[in-house]
Amino acid sequence: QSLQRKRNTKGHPLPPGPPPLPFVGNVIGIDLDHPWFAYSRWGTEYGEIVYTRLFSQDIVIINSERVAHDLLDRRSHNYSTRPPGLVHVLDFFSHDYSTTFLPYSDKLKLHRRIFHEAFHLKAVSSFRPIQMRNTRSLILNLLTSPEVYGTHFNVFSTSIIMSIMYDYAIAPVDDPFLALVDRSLEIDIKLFRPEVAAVVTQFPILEKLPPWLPGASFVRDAIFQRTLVPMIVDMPFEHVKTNMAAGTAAPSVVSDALKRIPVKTKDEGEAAVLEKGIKESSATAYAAASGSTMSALCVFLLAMILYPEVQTRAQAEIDSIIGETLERLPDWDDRASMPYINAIILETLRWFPVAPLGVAHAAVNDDIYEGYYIPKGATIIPNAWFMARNPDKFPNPTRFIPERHMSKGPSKPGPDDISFVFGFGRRVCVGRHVVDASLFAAVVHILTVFRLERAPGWNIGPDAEGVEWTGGLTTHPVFPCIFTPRHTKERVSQLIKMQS
Ligand code: HEM
Repeated sequence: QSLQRKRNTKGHPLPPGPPPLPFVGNVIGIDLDHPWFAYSRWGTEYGEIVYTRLFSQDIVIINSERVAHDLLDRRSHNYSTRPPGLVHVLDFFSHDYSTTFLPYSDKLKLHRRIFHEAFHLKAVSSFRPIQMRNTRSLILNLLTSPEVYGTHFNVFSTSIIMSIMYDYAIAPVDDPFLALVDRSLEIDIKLFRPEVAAVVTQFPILEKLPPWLPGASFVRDAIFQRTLVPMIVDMPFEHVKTNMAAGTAAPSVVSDALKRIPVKTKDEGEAAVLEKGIKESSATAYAAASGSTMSALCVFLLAMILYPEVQTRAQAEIDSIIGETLERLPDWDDRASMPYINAIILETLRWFPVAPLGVAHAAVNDDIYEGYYIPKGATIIPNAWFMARNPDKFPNPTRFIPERHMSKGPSKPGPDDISFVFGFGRRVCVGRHVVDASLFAAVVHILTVFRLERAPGWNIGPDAEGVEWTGGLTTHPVFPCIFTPRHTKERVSQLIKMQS
C-alpha cells in the first residue's frame, strides 16, 4: 500500500505480492540461485500475477499460462523487449551480440529471421545426420566411461550445434574450443538473470571495483568474458569463411546464410549488416543450445532412475520395434511407432523445466491488466516452473507421468501443450524443433542400450525432493547414475559401423 501511495499508478493497484522491505525490496527471503522456489511460494499465496520489487526494480511474476498468453502473446507489442538492467549487464560483459538478450529492435528481427530460415519445422530435418552421428558417439562414450555422463551430454549437445551452425567438429577429448565455451557459459548462466541485474543496477559500484579486490568477482568475470568473446564469436565464423574461400566448406547454417547474401542484396552496407547478423546469431545459438539440451538429458536420466516402471514400459516399446536381441539401432522412422518415447520427452520437458523462469521480458509502456497497474520498464518473469505444477492441467504435478501426454493419439511430435517451457510471443525459443529431434535421438538410444539404475544408498523419492540442482538461468539435477548395458559394446559398435 505504501508503495502505491508514493507512485502514480493511475488509480490502479499494483498486482498483489509480498510486503516489500525498505530499500532492499524483496531480496531477502529469496534463494537467489534458485529464485523459482520463492516465486512459486508467492504464486500459491498471491495468485497468477505477483508484483515484487528487487531493490528499485519492479518485477512482475507471471504464474499461469493464461496470463502469460494474455500479456506476452496477445500484447506482444508491449512485452517483447528485455529488461534494460539485464541488457546493461550484457553490455558490460561485451555480450551485446547475443540474440537472447537483445532489446526488441531491427537487429533482433534480423537475428530471428536468420534463425527462422534455418530452424523452422521443415528445415530442421536436414540436421538429422548430424544428430544421429553425435548420438552414436554419445552411446560409445557412455559405454566407455559412464561415470562422467555429464561430460558426454555436454559434448553431445555442443557438438551437434557446432556442426549444425559451422560444420565444426569438436574433438572427442579436451577440445580447446569447447573448454573456452564451457567457461564462458558457466559465467553466462550464473550472471545473466534479472536478479543479478537488479543488484548491479542498485550498486553500480560493482562494475567499478578494481578486479584484484576480494569480492570483485563480477568485474573479473566480465574482464575474462570480454577476452573470450572475440574467440567465441569470431573463431568458428572465420573457420567457415576460410573453408568457403578454399572451396572446402561443407553445408552449414552459416555457410548457407552467407551464400544467400548476394541474392538478397547488392548493397555493400546492407550486406555487411547481414553478415554481422549471421555471425552474432550463430554465436548465440550454441550458448542457447548446449546448456539447455544437456540439462534436459539430465532430467530425463533422473526420471528413469526414479521411475523404473516407466523405463521398463519404454524399453518394451523399443524392443517391440527393433527386436529384443538388438537387430538394429533405432532410427528416425521409428518415431511414429514410439508414442511412449515421445510422451517421455514431453514429460521430461514439463517435469522440471530447465529454464525454470524462461528469459525475462520487460514492459515497454505502462499497462493495465485485469485492473492491475504494470509499470513501464517492469521486468516480467514467466514462471514456467510453477506453470508446470498447475494441478488442474497436470494432476499430481510433481510426479513423472508420461501417460498424461498420450491422450492426443500416437506420435504427435513436438512440444505441444508444454510449449510454455519454450517461452512466449515474439521471443519464443527458436531452437525448439532442433532440440526435439536431438532429445528423441538421445533418449531412444540410451534406453535401447542401457538400463539406468540408482546408485546404492541414494535414497530419493519420486518427487525428486532433496536432489541438488545447479543454480542460474538454466538448471539441472546433479546425481549419480548407474548405466548397465543391455547389449554388449561389441554388438553396439558393430551396428553403429553398419548403420553409419
Ligand atoms: C530443452 C531445450 C531448450 C529450452 C527449454 C529452451 C527454452 C527457451 C526459452 C524459455 C527461451 C526464452 C523465450 C522467451 O523469451 O519467452 C529461449 C530463447 C531462445 N532459445 Fe531456446 N530452449 C532450448 C533449446 C534451444 C536450442 C537447441 C536452441 C538453438 C538451436 C535455442 C535457441 C534459442 C534462442 C536463440 C533464444 C532467444 C530468442 C529471443 O530472444 O528472441 N534454444 N529458449
